[in-house]
Amino acid sequence: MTTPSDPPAPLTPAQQDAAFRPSHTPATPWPVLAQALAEAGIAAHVHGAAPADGVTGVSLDSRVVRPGDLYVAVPGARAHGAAFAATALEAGAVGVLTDAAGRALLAGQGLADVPVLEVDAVRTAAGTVAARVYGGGGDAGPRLVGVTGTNGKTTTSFLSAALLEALGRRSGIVGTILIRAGEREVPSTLTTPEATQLHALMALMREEQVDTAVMEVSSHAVAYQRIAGLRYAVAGFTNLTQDHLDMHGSMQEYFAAKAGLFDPARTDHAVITLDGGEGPRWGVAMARAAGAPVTTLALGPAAPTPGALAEHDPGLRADWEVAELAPDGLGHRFTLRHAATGRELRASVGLPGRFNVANAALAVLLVLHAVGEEHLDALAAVLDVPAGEGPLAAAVPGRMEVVGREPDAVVDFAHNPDGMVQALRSLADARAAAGTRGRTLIVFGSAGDRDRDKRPVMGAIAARAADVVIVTDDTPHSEDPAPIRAHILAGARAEADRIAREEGRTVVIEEVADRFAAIRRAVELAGPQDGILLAGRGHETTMDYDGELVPLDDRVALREALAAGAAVASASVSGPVREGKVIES
Ligand SMILES: CC(=O)N[C@H]1[C@@H](OP(=O)(O)OP(=O)(O)OC[C@H]2O[C@@H](n3ccc(=O)[nH]c3=O)[C@H](O)[C@@H]2O)O[C@H](CO)[C@@H](O)[C@@H]1O[C@H](C)C(=O)N[C@@H](C)C(=O)N[C@H](CCC(=O)O)C(=O)O
Ligand SMILES: Nc1ncnc2c1ncn2[C@@H]1O[C@H](COP(=O)(O)OP(=O)(O)OP(=O)(O)O)[C@@H](O)[C@H]1O
Repeated sequence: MTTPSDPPAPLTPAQQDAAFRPSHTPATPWPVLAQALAEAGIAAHVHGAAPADGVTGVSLDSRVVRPGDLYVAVPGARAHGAAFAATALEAGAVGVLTDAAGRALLAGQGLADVPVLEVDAVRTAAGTVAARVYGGGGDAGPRLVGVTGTNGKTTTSFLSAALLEALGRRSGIVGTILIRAGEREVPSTLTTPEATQLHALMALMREEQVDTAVMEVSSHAVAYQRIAGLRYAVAGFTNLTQDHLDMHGSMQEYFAAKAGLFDPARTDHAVITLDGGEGPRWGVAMARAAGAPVTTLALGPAAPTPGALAEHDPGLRADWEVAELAPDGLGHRFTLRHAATGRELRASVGLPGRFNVANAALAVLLVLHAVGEEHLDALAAVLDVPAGEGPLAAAVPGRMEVVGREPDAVVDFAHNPDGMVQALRSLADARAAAGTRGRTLIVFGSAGDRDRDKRPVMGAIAARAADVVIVTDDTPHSEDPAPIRAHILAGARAEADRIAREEGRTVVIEEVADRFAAIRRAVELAGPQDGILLAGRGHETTMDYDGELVPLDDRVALREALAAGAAVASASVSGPVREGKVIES
């Protein structure tokens, strides 16, 4: 596959795990770990002699173990972690936390004498033990803000962290794009790391004197107990739409996993967006399901379907609502009104798309609850700024990131049906507001080894909203990419046929397997009045072809294709020159 200039090589899992750890962890005596489990109500059987020097770290993968670690051997979908215990012990692990099946596996490898803490639910116990080893849990800090929902977690987290900084708080971020502890940054592989790593990170954040950390909490993180042993001062919900059904089976189960974050045992306060996503159904249900005290947010004119909340439940009054909305630069100006007091917060968000008003409004309320309502005036002051200024002007890498004009060229992380609808709509809205009329071209694929049902749905959405649909590879992981493209194309073609029949509009559909070639093809087809949306990969810099990592950063590739396209156009066109403007990052 052809590629543009190579991005830096990703960190190995061991390098990344090491980057999460604090510089110093005092040794925790073995009996203290058993005691911590008992205090958390987790029954543990202690086997073997206690390791003499105690435990100085915890890891859930044999490949990242460091000397002095407790190795946590969990039963996995593909293997039991205990099968890798010998490697972990060779790397310096001093004991193993596992279940009965894991202990039997250890015995089968001649490792029956190894110090073992045996529990029933290993992932839950891992959080408790890691909290104790890294000196965390309870009020140890930093203050935690959680964000969950299908779409908008990263954006809401970045905006929340920017707001915290504007209020003079030293912030941290844990999420899909990066992990940041004060000034220290590490690229992420998972949206929410494992419990063992999260507790190490909390210790690192304490070392870095982070006051408040904002953490994206994926449904996987709740289901796999990655957040065990953490406590959130406040947690927010963006929306729920189709995704990850491969893992959760049904929307109801997906909802239940997300709802787990709002358990009062985990979270002190919940902020729930009622009318995000495809309508109020899941937001209203989440506000009812949350056990923690709830503040509700109604998006009003910023909702994907304004008015749907009132239709859904005419008697429902949200605590806060977006009361006014107006275009402001590429983004929007909005007013957030508190129903009980009439207090208003005026704000301007720089990111295009009404859904980014939803993300910004949620970020404001999360930060308000994190810092305390006594800071409302200070918050109001940092929010009320001219367009393009202030904390909510912050760009988020690969989220509606504008990389070129004439043609408008936008890279977005949309990789599920609702994300695509929102991204296409906001591109159209922003272009309409700017008075630009032209065609919409979309380039996208779908990741392998992930929810398959969404593929034809995304194909149909693209055909409905775009004039030119170029289906290409996303990261295929272990799947053959050709059938993935075929699945998307089936949805796109069926919808294009319907559109031709019923509306007389022609949608051009092309298949270009190589993503870089597909990007160049879109640039070749686009005129200066057109808009290109390159969806699905956002900030990602590599594609995984069955274990082979191929470098490709959509933002770099699109900029390079635009620059090359402009050069070709200048050389070959007489008369008005087609001159694409590339926006540097
Ligand atoms: C589907 C999923 O989430 N799987 C998670 C699950 O894997 P698994 O049950 O298949 O584990 P396994 O391969 O059977 O291995 C069992 C155990 O042996 C260990 N092992 C394995 C091999 C070895 O050599 N040594 C070793 O120690 C593994 O670390 C694991 O602890 O348990 C592993 C250990 O906890 C996770 O790393 C793994 O996440 C994988 C990497 C993953 O890609 N997860 C994605 C889907 C994910 O979590 N995504 C969400 C966000 C998605 C979104 O919102 O878009 C996220 O939070 O990132
Ligand atoms: N509030 C929202 N409602 C609907 N779509 C959104 C919203 N916010 C962002 N999106 C769309 O979803 C994409 C991903 O946004 P973002 O990274 O903020 O979400 P996320 O929840 O972190 O996603 P992921 O869990 O997949 O990393 C964006 O590029 C945009 O297309």
